[in-house]
Amino acid sequence: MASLQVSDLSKSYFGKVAISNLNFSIPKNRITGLLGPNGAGKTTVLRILTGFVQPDQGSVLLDGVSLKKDPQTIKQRLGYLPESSAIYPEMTAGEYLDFLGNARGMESSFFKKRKKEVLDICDLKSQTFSLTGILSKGTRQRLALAGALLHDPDWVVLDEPSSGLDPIQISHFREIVRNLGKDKIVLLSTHILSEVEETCDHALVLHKGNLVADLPVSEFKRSDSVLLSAKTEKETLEKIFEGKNIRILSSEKEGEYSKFRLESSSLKPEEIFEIVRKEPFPILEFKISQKSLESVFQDLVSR
Ligand SMILES: Nc1ncnc2c1ncn2[C@@H]1O[C@H](COP(=O)(O)OP(=O)(O)OP(=O)(O)O)[C@@H](O)[C@H]1O
Repeated sequence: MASLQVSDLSKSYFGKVAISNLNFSIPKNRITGLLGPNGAGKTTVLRILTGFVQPDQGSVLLDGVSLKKDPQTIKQRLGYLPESSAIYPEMTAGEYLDFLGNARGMESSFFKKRKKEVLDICDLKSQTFSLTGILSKGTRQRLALAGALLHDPDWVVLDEPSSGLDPIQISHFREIVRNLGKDKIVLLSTHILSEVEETCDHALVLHKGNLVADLPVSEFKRSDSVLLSAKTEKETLEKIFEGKNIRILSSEKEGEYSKFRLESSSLKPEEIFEIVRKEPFPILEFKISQKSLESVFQDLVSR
């Protein structure tokens, strides 16, 4: 199975560390998110992986082929979608792909086959003859992706692919990326946690140039809390919850009622509900409240 192996990768700019001793591997058939706040080192990693920047130290191997020793082979196998792509507005979508195919010196029958395939993969068939200048931002982004896939790369690097797209365009684009992940190595860089949660299978989390987490997205600590609004006091609830592993994270008086935020590492929300509903006090509201994305990220970087 194709895989990308990164070992001891470091890079400093003018003595300032951008990334430090990164070690990770990315197997095929998996969409990996490279997640981190601004300045975490994501762009530096992408620039190194795509051969635009030389690392100070470390190696990148694609199926055992070294980027340093054989950059040309690796670049031929790479499809890169930068954060913003130059697409000439006076060309049609089809002409744009013709232009790229020519510029890359692609063999004619292979190009024709691939052009059809990428228009299909990126859901652009109906736009082939549309001028790119009149296309929506989401469609232009799919065209840029089609261009990045034209030479049939087996690994694909996407830099902040949803930036500037509206929610419908984002969900359309994500569907295409998820399909790509079925048979390619996909690395998607973003500072948006929900993007990783919704698109990726695995996350590499960067913080200040260090890899602070390398884990399946399903392991993001997203334990949900529960909001309870009831006509009772905090002290009463504390007594009810004694020995039951339910924490009262906050309580706030609202007229006759109080709003409590509850959390349990062992009980499900419905089990907490079973406990409180047996009590005599009236309950106005009981609902699950997802942990904020920011606090999930903080959990990851503070591990
Ligand atoms: N060409 C450069 N010259 C000097 N410093 C740089 C250069 N490129 C990046 N840096 C520094 O390296 C660190 C990592 O930057 P990098 O752009 O890789 O992070 P990032 O996670 O991609 O951030 P962003 O999301 O803001 O692009 C930052 O402190 C940045 O200021």
